[in-house]
Amino acid sequence: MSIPKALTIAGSDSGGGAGIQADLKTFQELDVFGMSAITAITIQNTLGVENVYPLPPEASAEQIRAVGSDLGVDALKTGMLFNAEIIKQVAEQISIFGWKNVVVDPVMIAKGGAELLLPEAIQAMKEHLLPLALIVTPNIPEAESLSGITIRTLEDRREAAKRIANYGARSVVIKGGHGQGEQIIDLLYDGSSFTSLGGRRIETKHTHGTGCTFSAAIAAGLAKGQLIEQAVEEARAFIQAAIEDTLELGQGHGPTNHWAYRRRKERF
Ligand SMILES: Nc1ncnc2c1ncn2[C@@H]1O[C@H](COP(=O)(O)OP(=O)(O)OP(=O)(O)O)[C@@H](O)[C@H]1O
Ligand SMILES: Cc1ncc(CO)c(N)n1
Repeated sequence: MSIPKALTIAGSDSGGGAGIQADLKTFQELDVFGMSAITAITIQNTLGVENVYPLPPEASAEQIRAVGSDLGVDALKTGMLFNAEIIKQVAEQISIFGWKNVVVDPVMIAKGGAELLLPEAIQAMKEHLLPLALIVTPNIPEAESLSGITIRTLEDRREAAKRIANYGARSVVIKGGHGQGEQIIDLLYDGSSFTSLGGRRIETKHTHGTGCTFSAAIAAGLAKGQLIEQAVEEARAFIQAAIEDTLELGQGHGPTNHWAYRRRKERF
């Protein structure tokens, strides 16, 4: 039996709720062997990001090369990449290996306002990384920044998704966590049609790392051979359970519950 393998290229969150740590927990819970390339170390807990130490860009490239040349990668996701040089090195490695199951989570700003991507690196993301993406998963502010349009209505979201796809991403999900209303809509655009994936908006402050967990779950699905829509649907179910079965950890915005999805499935 061959074991599905997924790689996360992202920043470390010492608090364990987002970044590399959230990604590896998600891979594990979805029965995928997880590997990592760390781009930066954040000093972080549920109260926020205290400091960021980016690693030299070559460190990202070397980690990717080490795992790619030995273990192999069925799918990967990118998260916090911090600067343009890291983006370029990561994109170069993805191109060299010719990986196609690429999920780009264009992480820009943490919930408390800390910069996880320097503003001058947004152009590098559009130019070098989006063309390699099978799917890109911006939240609403990230979609505004990538598309250049202000998003108020569902129609604006559709227009933003089309513009982001124009950079070369095969499909786009604009996540609805930052929207309004009782229902959350994650809008999937596959290059020709739109699918709205919904769920009940849960009233909670414990949503640290939701975006990381969601994109990692998509990568896990792709690693197991799922099609894009199926992987996005399962990722939504995973994050919905992880937010609903809250852990109430920390004094600020706590992490989500990575055990919840498997535990629910085992119960039924
Ligand atoms: N309160 C909520 N209730 C239900 N689902 C939610 C809630 N908040 C976020 N989600 C879901 O979590 C996923 C991530 O969405 P969100 O827009 O919060 O991403 P993000 O802003 O990138 O997250 P992060 O906090 O990691 O930066 C989406 O699938 C979204 O629908
Ligand atoms: C390392 C890291 N990546 C991503 C996010 C966004 O949730 C975060 N807070 N920290």
